[in-house]
Amino acid sequence: MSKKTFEELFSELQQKAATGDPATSRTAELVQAGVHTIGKKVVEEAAEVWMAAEYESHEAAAEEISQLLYHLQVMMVAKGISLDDVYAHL
Ligand SMILES: N=c1c2ncn([C@@H]3O[C@H](COP(=O)(O)OP(=O)(O)OP(=O)(O)O)[C@@H](O)[C@H]3O)c2ncn1[C@@H]1O[C@H](COP(=O)(O)O)[C@@H](O)[C@H]1O
Repeated sequence: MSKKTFEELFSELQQKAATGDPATSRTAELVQAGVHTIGKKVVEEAAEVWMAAEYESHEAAAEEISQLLYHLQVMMVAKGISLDDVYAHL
């Protein structure tokens, strides 16, 4: 199992968005597709988190949460929203 922090993933995604190839990087592909496509993924993953939390295992819920966090970070990168921009509201 790969392990990285929220901050490490964000740095990686910023790199991928800037220099990644949409043919091989999901992040570059999503950023190129734009906010509308990313927004649909955010909503889809949020629903999957809800369903997994209600009806599936601890592990399945954790995996869906990781996918939601990933897509939220992709949205941040696409919109030029930094970690500090978000942390300012926590
Ligand atoms: N953490 C993630 C991550 N979580 C989720 N996903 C993507 O989200 C998908 C999960 O959503 P779905 O189950 O809906 O997948 P799907 O049905 O194939 O999606 P659609 O094409 O139908 O929209 C996965 O197949 C991945 O494509 C992720 N893609 C990448 N990362 C990490 O992001 C980093 C950069 O990745 P690349 O940009 O691909 O190099 C790496 O560290 C990766 O591990």
